[in-house]
Amino acid sequence: MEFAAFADRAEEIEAESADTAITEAVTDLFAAAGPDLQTLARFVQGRVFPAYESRTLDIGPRLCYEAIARAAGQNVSADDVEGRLADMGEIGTVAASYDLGGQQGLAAFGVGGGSDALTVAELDETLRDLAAVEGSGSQGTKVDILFGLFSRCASTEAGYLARLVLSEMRIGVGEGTVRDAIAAAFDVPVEGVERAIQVSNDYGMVAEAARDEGEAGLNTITLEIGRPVQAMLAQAGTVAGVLEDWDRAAVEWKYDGARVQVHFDGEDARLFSRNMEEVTDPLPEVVDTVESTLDAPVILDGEVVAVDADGDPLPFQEVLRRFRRKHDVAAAREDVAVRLHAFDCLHADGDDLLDAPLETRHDRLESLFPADSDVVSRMWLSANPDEIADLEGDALAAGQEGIMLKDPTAAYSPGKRGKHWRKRKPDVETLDCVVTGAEWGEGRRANVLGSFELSVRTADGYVTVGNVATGITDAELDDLTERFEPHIRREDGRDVVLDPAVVFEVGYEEIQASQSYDSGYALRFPRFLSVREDKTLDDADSLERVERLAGDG
Ligand SMILES: Nc1ncnc2c1ncn2[C@@H]1O[C@H](COP(=O)(O)OP(=O)(O)OP(=O)(O)O)[C@@H](O)[C@H]1O
Repeated sequence: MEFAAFADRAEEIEAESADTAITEAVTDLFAAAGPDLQTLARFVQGRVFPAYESRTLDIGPRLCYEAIARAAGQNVSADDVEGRLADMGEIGTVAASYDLGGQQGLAAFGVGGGSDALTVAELDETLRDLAAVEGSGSQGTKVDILFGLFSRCASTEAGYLARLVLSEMRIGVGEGTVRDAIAAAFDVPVEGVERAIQVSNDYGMVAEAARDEGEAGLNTITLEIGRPVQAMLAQAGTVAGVLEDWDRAAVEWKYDGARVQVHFDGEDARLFSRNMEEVTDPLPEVVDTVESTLDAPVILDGEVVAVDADGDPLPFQEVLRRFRRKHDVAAAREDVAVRLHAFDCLHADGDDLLDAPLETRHDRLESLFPADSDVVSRMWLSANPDEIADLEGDALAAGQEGIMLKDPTAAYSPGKRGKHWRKRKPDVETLDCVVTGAEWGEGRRANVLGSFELSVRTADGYVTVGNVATGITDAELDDLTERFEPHIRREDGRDVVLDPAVVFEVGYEEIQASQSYDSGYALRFPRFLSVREDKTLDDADSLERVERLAGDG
């Protein structure tokens, strides 16, 4: 296909506003693409290389302006191009506004000229050659190559060429459009296309497999070591919510770091960030850990955390700083060490595990590392909210962000922010409640108060909102018992009525309307955080605030 034909189609697509019409136009383009299918599937999205490749054209705007200026003729400078850009606002319109085609000097650069029309295939090849140019003088060579290309472009072509090289295609074709167009053009299920894209991140390859081998071809696209997979993502969630949905939850610490995908081919490890950028060089200690421990090929998912000299976690910005560090990695490594916490295993020694349940994948992960290794993130299975709250307390005490709650039976869904993974960060809102009652413990703990009634203020007293027993250590219970004993007004069996005297700060998952308490509301999964020594009863929270937090105020 000639690049001019592609440019015309791109212009038509850009003029469309209805999604269905855009998808139809892209479908037609793909159906008629012939040998250019792979390239067109990338060009429509403004890409020369697949999303997973770290290769780029490395053409800055200024370099592009220079090439346009040279193709536009002797009287035009890069500054003039930039000036027009300021007026017109978009580089494609600027490039299209000059008369670039058929300029002098083409022969000198050996890029054809005259009636020799630029094809999509030739453009793709030339841009790949351009990306490979490096070393001293590379910028000049790149301008020469670009100048050669612009010089062969008529107005519309020049516009889309400029947009392509600056990654500013923006003709309204998103990833979903390309997916739907591949499915429609080659009569394959959308889900199959989506899955193949999530696993490979290569739209061109997926389009070709769909056309040449149909659904069966899509199914053969699987993981490949060295080609990052889109990361599975999480929704915000609550313990109550997951225990309603699943028999048991897999609980893991939510590490406060940055996502990393480890690809190890049996000899060398490569690391990719959540955006699929390669971050192997900035993280040599992670590479060392993997290469020195593993012997078979694997793909792992995990989090990299920055730690201080004592091994305590540092804020995640420190990891990002390491990610960006291209030079002086050794010096950066001395300032901030990083540690890998692997929490999933997508491939091990020839076995693709994406469809295996999390529990199985985690077992496989554990089998890869020695039992005493701190690389594997621990996973607990629990259906007990108190136990889960304790795990969250441990995670927070260790300086991490909270916990992840995962469905232990679920497959790994690349690129999906589904219900199978939920993140629970500590409550943003806490309540300061007055303690108005308590309950004696049982058995060995019969002489110690074990649970406390929580109330909030009203105009003429207090109304209850819940009971808290979670998040309090045995030592704290002993102290609290001593503190409350002078305030006991009445006892009835294990139940104790207390004079209001102490304010507890409590966390909770949500506030629900409920007839169980006088306030008409109940805190779900309240957790003791602290005694607010600094607050008097008048400073405690009011029913009005509870109504507001519940969304009724
Ligand atoms: N044990 C763990 N399992 C999964 N993800 C974890 C774990 N520990 C830390 N994480 C991090 O938590 C993130 C999960 O939340 P989400 O999928 O919403 O990503 P996010 O958009 O980067 O959100 P956030 O800002 O909350 O990290 C993962 O991307 C990962 O970086």
